[in-house]
Amino acid sequence: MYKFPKDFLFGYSWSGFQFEMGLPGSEVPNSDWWVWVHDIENIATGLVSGDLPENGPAYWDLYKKDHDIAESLGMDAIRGGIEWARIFPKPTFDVKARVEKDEEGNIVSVEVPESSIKELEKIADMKALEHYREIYADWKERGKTFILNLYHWPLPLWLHDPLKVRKLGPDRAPAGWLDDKSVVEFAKFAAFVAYHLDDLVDSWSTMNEPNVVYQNGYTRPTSGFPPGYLSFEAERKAKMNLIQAHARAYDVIKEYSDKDVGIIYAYTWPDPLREEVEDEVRAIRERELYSFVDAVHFGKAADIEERDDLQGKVDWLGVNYYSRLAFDRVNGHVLPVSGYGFSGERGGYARSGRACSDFGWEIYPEGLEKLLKDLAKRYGLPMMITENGIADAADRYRSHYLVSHLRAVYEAMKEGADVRGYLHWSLTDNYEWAQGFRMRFGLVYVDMGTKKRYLRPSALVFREIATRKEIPEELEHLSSLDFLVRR
Ligand SMILES: OC[C@@H]1[C@@H](O)[C@H](O)[C@@H](O)c2[nH]c(CCc3ccccc3)c[n+]21
Repeated sequence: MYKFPKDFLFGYSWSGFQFEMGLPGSEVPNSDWWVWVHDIENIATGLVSGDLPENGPAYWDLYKKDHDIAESLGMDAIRGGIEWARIFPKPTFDVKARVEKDEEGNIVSVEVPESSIKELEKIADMKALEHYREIYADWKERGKTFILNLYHWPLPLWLHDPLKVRKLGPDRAPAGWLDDKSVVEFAKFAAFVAYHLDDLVDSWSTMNEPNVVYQNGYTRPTSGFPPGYLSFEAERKAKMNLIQAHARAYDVIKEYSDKDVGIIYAYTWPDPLREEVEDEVRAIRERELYSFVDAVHFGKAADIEERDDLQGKVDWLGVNYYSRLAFDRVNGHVLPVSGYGFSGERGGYARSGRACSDFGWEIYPEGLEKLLKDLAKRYGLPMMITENGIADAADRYRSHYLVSHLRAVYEAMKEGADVRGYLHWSLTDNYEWAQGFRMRFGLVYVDMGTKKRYLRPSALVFREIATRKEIPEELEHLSSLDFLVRR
């Protein structure tokens, strides 16, 4: 059997936009993602699914039910969210903060004193804040661990209007992360939430997967992410502002909290298909995948010159892992090869012969073990698996996916990786961004019409492992890759 430490946390992650809405009164219409997925042009062109988040699993109202299910499955930790557009439906630009810039215009310091928090209270939706307190408290009162992540993709419309950016360009529209002001406004939001909710939070995270926000938003226009505005310069600008936003949020949270502050990042395993490209893939991993966290941990990165105002801003690392990125030499250049990793056959197989999810993501647990060992060596930080899961409506592979990836975590920990817990993505089916309800990631199936929850069989496998904090012998066979290859 594979035994985890007795204080190893098992649980799940959720985000506001994807889980909260579903019953009347829970809608948040003033965000960039809301207008984006309701835009008739985006729906007509198939850029987004046409499903709507207001028909989602209704966690805003049914959170007690989900917490009951989570507890029954042996879960002891949740990573949750809070929607910026709910808390501040109106602009916060006029509220004072002490901002310091260096000679290049970099935002090297932001202070949000209590007087500013009091100013923010006058324009905040304090009822929404109170409701978040009820949600978090319901989980904490069960003696559980709660990790609060501040930003998981939607921005308030007053800060980012994606349809205007796409139509008029970022100079003539609220441009979100392309606008330096976003760094300061995010710091105000972070300070406000830390001031009001720190008593319910065990660990903080500033943001989820900033790399997906700037990559899908600015250099992958077919991803269905806002603003769908193709510009490598914009991508760079957004990346730099997200790096600064993380560092300034880290600073202001520390003003109001003595808890750990981390970041949750979209990892993958850049995997050389042949030995001949191994060295180049390692260089790509360091230059591309690791550069954001390098910047806010070491204070410098392959593509970012040294800045001591960015150094030492990560107490723990949230690792989101789903699949690999296979690389080989194509026309002389070492590039990701399609047909593997995130570009396999939906509901079919990758070119490796390995089974894929409904989303077409190759099931590749080996990548998680290699990634965790590499991150442990590079940063030596405490880590949490903050997302790992599979779009699998029929629950064909989820048990194998779960056990094979937990086995990968176990093997990495044996080699010294400091992993504190495993948070599955996710407990229930939810709104999968541009894919809507087509992709079902839940251990628990949700009928979005009735909002009724139903356990998928893999939930019972999860319960066996979480309650015993081990992969028991009678379930070990599920970690074998033999079940995951084309026959
Ligand atoms: O796609 C499943 C989940 C999302 O529902 C989460 O909100 C998001 O944090 C998240 N990230 C990833 C991996 C990176 C990725 C993001 C978007 C699309 C495809 C892959 C997978 N997921």
